[in-house]
Amino acid sequence: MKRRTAEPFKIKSVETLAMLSYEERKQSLQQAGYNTFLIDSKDVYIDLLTDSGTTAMSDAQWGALMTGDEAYAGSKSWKKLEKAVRDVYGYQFVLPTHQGRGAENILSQLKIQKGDYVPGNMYFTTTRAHQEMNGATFVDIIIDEAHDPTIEHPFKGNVDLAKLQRLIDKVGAEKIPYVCLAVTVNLAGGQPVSMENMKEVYELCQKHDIDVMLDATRCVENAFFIKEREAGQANRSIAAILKEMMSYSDGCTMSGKKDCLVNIGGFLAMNDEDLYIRSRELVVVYEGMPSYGGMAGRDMEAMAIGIREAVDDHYIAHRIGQVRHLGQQLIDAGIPVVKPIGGHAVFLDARAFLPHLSQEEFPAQALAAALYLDSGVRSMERGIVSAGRDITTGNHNKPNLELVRLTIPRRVYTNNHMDVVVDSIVDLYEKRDAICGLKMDYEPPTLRFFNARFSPLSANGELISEENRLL
Ligand SMILES: Cc1ncc(COP(=O)(O)O)c(C=O)c1O
Ligand SMILES: N[C@@H](Cc1ccc(O)cc1)C(=O)O
Repeated sequence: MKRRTAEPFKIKSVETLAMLSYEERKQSLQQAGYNTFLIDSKDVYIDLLTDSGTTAMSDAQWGALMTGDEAYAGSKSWKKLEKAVRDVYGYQFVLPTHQGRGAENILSQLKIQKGDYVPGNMYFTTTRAHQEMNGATFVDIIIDEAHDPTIEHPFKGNVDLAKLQRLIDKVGAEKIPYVCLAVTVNLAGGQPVSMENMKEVYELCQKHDIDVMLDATRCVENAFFIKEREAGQANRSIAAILKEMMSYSDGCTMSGKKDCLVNIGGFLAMNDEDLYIRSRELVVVYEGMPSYGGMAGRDMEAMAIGIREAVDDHYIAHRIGQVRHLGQQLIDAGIPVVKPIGGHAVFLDARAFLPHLSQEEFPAQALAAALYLDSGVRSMERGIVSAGRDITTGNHNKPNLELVRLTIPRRVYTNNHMDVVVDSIVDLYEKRDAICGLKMDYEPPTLRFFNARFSPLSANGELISEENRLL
């Protein structure tokens, strides 16, 4: 018999969950314009919208809040955070930011010139927005397998080195200020990059004098996959793997709201002193003093501890194990999901789930809305709506991946919650033909998915026909 494992923590404080009726959920969904971003959290039962800032902090982190040094300049709490980043990630220079996109803003402004190209292993919404706002064109250099949800590949986040080389040959290395390498790759399904690939990308870039800047947001999850899947890594600690990973880069942007186990915060780190000095000049414009950068002293205390807690081998094994607990049950029930199951989320393949809808009928948006209606589980569209429009033609970008993301907050839900999610999705799958598409009634010009509004395309305005009402 395979011995079972449990959460490597016990629960000290609880939060009551909202359990609305079908009619109440229907009303809430209508008010939100069928966009799960616009649903009030008081109306959500299990919130799988994001793993960002939704972490449960440990007792050590809560305790440290009281010790936060709120000095405007030279905070002791900042020194602790700076030391944690240096110790765990290995970069020399660190600047705090209010969250990841604060770091992306500064990096993009300093490194990008109009007409540049920024290659990356698949785009991320905020990262690409900053690159484009500074005049760069994003170029996708991820391996082709990443765009196919059915292909099993251990490191689906890897860079295709031939694609990178082709770009260098075509536009010239001087037009490429840096490669943006995400570990793991959020929009590919939380897929990791191998150590070997990271090293090869770094060597190729060094040859051409191009920097490698990591999007390190979920780097600890990436380290776990390397330990599990890459030859020669099984007996190393997560901390050692992580440090080696970061050594194949010149710096990183970090959204601390994920793998630093906190509710807010981020940083920009690098080894180049000149870039550090110029970044510090911009931090004071956009974020605050270089000794707090948009964070309270107490937040920096919590993050300094979270950075160290995240590299605990038991913590990360449970974290990935819980995502798999959800994913494997869906696979066993024949539900189409992105394979293999990634680090922070399970992604439903909405094209395969709702094959009767065209991509212009926003299948992933409709499926996320239907899931909320069925059970109060909140997920997120990651398809044509998230991909936005092409900046030159103005047409919808049409990604191959039309997905619904079930994102698991860290240390928040038990596996029983995951089982409830499975039941709802399995029920929905049986009634999938009854789910109709959506039309977009309001479209914001940038990052449209956050605030866009929709309505059902059915004649009677129902998302799921009443005779198929689920609960
Ligand atoms: C991969 C990735 N990069 C960057 C960011 C930006 O971070 P933040 O939300 O902290 O601004 C996020 C989340 O938004 C992310 O998932
Ligand atoms: N980074 C967070 C929050 C976020 C969500 C969607 C975005 O497109 C941008 C940011 C996440 O991936 O969940």
